[in-house]
Amino acid sequence: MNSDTKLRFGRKVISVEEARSLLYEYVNHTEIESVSLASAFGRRLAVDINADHPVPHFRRSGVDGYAVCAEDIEQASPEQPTVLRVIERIPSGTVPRWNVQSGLAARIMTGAPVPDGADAVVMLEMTDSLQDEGRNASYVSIKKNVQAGSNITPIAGEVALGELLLEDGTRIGPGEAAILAAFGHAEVPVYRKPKVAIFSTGSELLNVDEALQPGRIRNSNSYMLAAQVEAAGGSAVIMQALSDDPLQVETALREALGQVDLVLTSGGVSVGDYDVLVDVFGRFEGKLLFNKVAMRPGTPTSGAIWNNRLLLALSGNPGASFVGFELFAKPMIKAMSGCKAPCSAAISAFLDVDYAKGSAYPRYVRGTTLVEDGCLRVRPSGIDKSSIMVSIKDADCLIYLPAGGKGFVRGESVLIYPIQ
Ligand SMILES: Nc1nc2c(c(=O)[nH]1)N[C@H]1C(S)=C(S)[C@@H](COP(=O)(O)OP(=O)(O)OC[C@H]3O[C@@H](n4cnc5c(N)ncnc54)[C@H](O)[C@@H]3O)O[C@H]1N2
Ligand code: MOO
Ligand SMILES: [Mg+2]
Repeated sequence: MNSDTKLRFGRKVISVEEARSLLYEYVNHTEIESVSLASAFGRRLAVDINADHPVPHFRRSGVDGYAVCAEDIEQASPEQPTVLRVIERIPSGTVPRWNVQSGLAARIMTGAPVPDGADAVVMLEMTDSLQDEGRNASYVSIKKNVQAGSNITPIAGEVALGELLLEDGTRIGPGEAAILAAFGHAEVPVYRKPKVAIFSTGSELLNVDEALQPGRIRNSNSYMLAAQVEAAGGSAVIMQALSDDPLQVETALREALGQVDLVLTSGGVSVGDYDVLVDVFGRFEGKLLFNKVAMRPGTPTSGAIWNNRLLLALSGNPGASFVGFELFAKPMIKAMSGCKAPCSAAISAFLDVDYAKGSAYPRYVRGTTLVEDGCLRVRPSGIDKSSIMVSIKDADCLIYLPAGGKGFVRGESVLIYPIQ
């Protein structure tokens, strides 16, 4: 066998897990940059965030009402209300001027600091306010007793001083954004978005804005993959699609590899005469990590290192490109951007249809989940062929079907990997 034939036909098959660990050896997280909080959504934190003050940092009233000494109103009822003298009014954002002693109360607003001496706040609805014009004094008549501590959040009731709030690698969503804002992080250290160059290969490919021509198709994989890159937290660079000329492909890949964190290619990895990546791997001075994975679709998916940069060559069939990205590129991009657990965990679901085809390799079927009677069910998203592009939009998971000869029946429990 010459080396060209060997690369096409003499491939050694490895498992998805083995392929992943070969790639991961070369995955490093990107460097840290500082961005404004408003532009940090979806990014990953590059530091731990600890509380540098307790929350709340003052005893906070949970309602609009009156701050009182609970002991004073132990006997209060609608029939026999307790009358207290009102000494001040405390809006949110101010600090009380007086202590509340026995016989006294302070009108207080939601979120305002409870004055010293008071140990409960009575809701406004349980009170009547009274005015003594002669003495120019305000009173409140309280119609209900409340326990000490009622409607007061104590200092550190929500967050203790020094508490670990967010860990390095956490994705910044709404809750994280609220914490960062509350603790004064106007600028946030995050990992730089990994830059991912996307090349489609194949002389049949037309640009999106070109008219259809006989025998040719528009390049849809580059845009699908770019959307997947962005969803995984990377920054996609769509490159001009490449023809089936090995020299052109090699030159373009070499240039891109020097400028990005990961290069993805789609197409040209199978056994066809014009499967150009195979030719490139046959002559390049990089390191081919694998060129056959025990999976369907995407069996000819290949991984390589070139100038210390990662190159993932996905099958050209749209379904195989999509699945290959989810299994290999997505966790790499997540890990590069700081994620500590980049592979999504499997969950179980019931097959909603028979799946008659067995397979020599595990299948990762594009799936659509549905909930029936409170149970998670899953079915293939349309025709399960890797050449089918149009149903990818309906896939919200990959259904894992282990290798075996007999297929699967409706109602069987299977594992699925959600696509987030
Ligand atoms: N004799 C064999 N033939 C094939 C085998 C095999 O084992 N023996 N495997 C089949 C499987 S499975 C797959 S998957 C494909 C893999 O093909 P390649 O990775 O070499 O990809 P291409 O040949 O370039 O293209 C395949 C298919 O996908 C279309 N394509 C390619 N790029 C794009 C794009 N950017 N956007 C949209 N569609 C694209 C291309 O036109 C072809 O139709 O090989 C099988 N054959
Ligand atoms: O192995 Mo192909 O990549 O089934 O679609
Ligand atoms: Mg091919």
